Amino acid sequence: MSKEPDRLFAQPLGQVPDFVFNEDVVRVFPDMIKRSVPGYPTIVENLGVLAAQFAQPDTALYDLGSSLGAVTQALRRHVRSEGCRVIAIDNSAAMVERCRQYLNAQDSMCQELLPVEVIEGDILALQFQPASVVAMNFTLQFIAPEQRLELLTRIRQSLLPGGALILSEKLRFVDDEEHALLTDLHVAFKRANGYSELEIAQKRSAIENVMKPDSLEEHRERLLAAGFSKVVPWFQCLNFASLIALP
Ligand SMILES: Nc1ncnc2c1ncn2[C@@H]1O[C@H](C[S@+](CC[C@H]([NH3+])C(=O)[O-])CC(=O)[O-])[C@@H](O)[C@H]1O
Ligand SMILES: O=C(O)C(=O)Cc1ccccc1
Repeated sequence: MSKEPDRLFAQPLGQVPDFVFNEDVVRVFPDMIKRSVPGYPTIVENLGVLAAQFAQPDTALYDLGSSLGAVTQALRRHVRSEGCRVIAIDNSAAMVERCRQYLNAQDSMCQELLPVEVIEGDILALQFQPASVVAMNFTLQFIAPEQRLELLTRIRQSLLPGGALILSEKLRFVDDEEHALLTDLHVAFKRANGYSELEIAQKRSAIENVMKPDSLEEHRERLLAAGFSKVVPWFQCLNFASLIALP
């Protein structure tokens, strides 16, 4: 894994451009996500543990918005069901290229890993195959809000009985005081991880037009509207949470 520290927003940028998953972000992404998302390493590793409980033989496991393949690697460390294959998809060419390199490195270090297909493409255009596990780790928040229900409905239709969607997201909160408190605490988390006030402010401007968090209530209602029968939060750290949605 690249050890390059995230300094993308350290210098004053004047007009801050919208955040894009380009080569510059790819270079620092492991550092950026670990220092920006409280609980990220715990979520990724345990996503593998959870997935192993839902994975069924001879089915697909999806990693939607795979970035550098951290979730795919966790699935390959934990899932032991026969005949499973992982399908990782991301629409950033830079992410996909580096993801393939990391997965090749994982292949050369461990034998008998689940086969993986890494697709450069849009999740919204994906033809889903019958799946036992669908992981969306911090990806739905980048999908246009008006497209989210249709996407979740298609995921629900691809899920086999006994399978699960595992959905991790940054949350907003309906209660203003709760929202302000957890947002302030997230800023404190970033500061404690070495980000300056300028870096925090410029990153906030960069993501505000491209990343639109929902509340837990919105997630629950939309998942039920998409046909899921049960929504169970299994992790929350500050304003970041992960849910299990059952078909
Ligand atoms: N329509 C789309 N189609 C495909 N990919 C998309 C789309 N929109 C955004 N992406 C991709 O979704 C990923 C979101 S990052 C996921 C982290 C990863 N899951 C991790 O556990 O390390 C989350 C974050 O950076 O906060 C990026 O790689 C985008 O290119
Ligand atoms: O940095 C933030 O404030 C976030 O909400 C998380 C994040 C992490 C990586 C890329 C974009 C957003």
